[in-house]
Amino acid sequence: MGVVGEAGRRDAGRYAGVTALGLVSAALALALPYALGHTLDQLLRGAAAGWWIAGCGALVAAQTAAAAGEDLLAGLATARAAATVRRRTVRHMLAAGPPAAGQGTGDLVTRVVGNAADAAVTPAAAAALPAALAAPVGGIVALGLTDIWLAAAFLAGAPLLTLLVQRFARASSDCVTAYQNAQGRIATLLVEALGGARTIAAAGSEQRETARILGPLPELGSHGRRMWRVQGRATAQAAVLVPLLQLTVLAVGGIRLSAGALSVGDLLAASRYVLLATGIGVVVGQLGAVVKGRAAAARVDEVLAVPVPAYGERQLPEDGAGTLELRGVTAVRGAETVLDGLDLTVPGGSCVAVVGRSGAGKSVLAALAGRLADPDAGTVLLDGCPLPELTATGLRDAVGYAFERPALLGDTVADTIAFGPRPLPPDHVTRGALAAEADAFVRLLPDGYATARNQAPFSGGEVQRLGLARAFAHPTRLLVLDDATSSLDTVTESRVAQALFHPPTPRTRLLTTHRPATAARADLVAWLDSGRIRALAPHETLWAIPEYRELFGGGDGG
Ligand SMILES: Nc1ncnc2c1ncn2[C@@H]1O[C@H](COP(=O)(O)OP(=O)(O)OP(=O)(O)O)[C@@H](O)[C@H]1O
Repeated sequence: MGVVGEAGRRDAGRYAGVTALGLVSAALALALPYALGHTLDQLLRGAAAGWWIAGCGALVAAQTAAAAGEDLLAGLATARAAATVRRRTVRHMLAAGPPAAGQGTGDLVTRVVGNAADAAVTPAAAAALPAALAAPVGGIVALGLTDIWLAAAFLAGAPLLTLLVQRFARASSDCVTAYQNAQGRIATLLVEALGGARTIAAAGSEQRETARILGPLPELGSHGRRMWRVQGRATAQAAVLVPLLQLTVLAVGGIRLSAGALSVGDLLAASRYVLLATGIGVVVGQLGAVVKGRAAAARVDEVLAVPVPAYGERQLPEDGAGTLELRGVTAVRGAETVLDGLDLTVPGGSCVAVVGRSGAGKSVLAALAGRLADPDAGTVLLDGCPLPELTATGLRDAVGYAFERPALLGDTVADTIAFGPRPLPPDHVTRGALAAEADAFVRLLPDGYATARNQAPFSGGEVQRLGLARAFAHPTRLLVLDDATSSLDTVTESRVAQALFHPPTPRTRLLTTHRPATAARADLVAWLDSGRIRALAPHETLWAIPEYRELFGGGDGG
């Protein structure tokens, strides 16, 4: 059962209410023609009809109240379903980790924002369907009860109506799915372009980019037009068919009236029953919502099908030194085996720099070290515990990260630095900022650490320093830095190096770098080559190897 089905089950009471009120409203709508017909006959007969007139008024009021109640309940249940679907999808997306290559951010946003809302309509539309069907079916039965010839006249044309509904559901389902997929592709291209807006402006390629983003537009347009054509054809056919059916029934009714088989009131009632019987528009509308919602729900369920890493129950040993082991680790990205049975032990409390040519797999290794991704084979252990056996908070309390381009999250600058699995005392925040050489520029902001994060423009180096401050502020036993000092000028970097290479409290550090000076400061260098660790030794030792020197452009060794 998809997430929409689950949301529907959780709010079963409300949806049952929608069905019940819908059926009550349909029953009252069916009772009204009889009451009107009978009232007319009474009046024509000159009999007292006061109570009947009052009854008709009461029926109209009750039906209006039931229909309003149905709409209100459906609206409330739909809003709750949309909230549930969005909450679950967002939680799942973030828990699943970084999206795989090819999974566009824009497309994911479309699924959570647009498709979730369309999908959430489905249970209410489905709950309203019995009532939408009850009115036409009841109308036919009532026609039959009034006079069997009236029902026979209607049923002669009914197969055409059924065919119309079936064809509409089938044809619109295909184009709705294709339309939503094309929408997702446009959103992906747009998000990508907004991320690279500076590059686009610098390259002067706004027009070409606009054309690229709107590339799927003709396809979107053609699916959209097909959707409207299907809808329009169904409406037009219904518009011809429905009055024809009404006229046929009324003509038969007229003949039966002149033969004395029907009263004038019966004919009035029949004219309203036939209207209810041909309530195809309502059914088509409800079906349209269900079809669109099902297609949208399928796109939401695809997001939820992405596996989320499972966590265990284990806690790390209290006195662990932070020893990191990668045993026989293989990582496949796309068609490429990036890490191929790699073994590496980072001794507790030491600092190991991972070096290798660009694309060697340093970032992939860094991601595996703190379980931002799981290896395709092999095991990663921290203080002897395989990472998947740790609890989620235990793992995040133990491993900190700093990235080349960190995302700044949280409301204020202090929140950005404190961003983590649990609240962080303010002195930790300032200590982290001091260690990352961020304290001075943060204090120059209008409200210092309390400055709203989105009010403060930061340079690339400042963003990196805030990312480092976050990593330093959290007392994790393992710190993974993925090219996290690449944008710092050399003076700042050598100051930050103090905190990095001589931490006030012992912690294990794994850092990826392209800089020989950084590699030289680490206790050991892990040289990544062809998916494995080619050597694990101090920088000075490795420097004797010409191929190693070539990694750094054959420089002077830092
Ligand atoms: N999600 C992904 N999907 C497909 N391929 C990927 C993915 N992530 C990484 N790769 C590929 O894996 C290889 C290793 O990438 P990685 O980012 O780890 O290299 P790196 O050594 O850190 O490079 P650099 O020094 O340039 O940052 C590259 O060929 C990259 O294209």
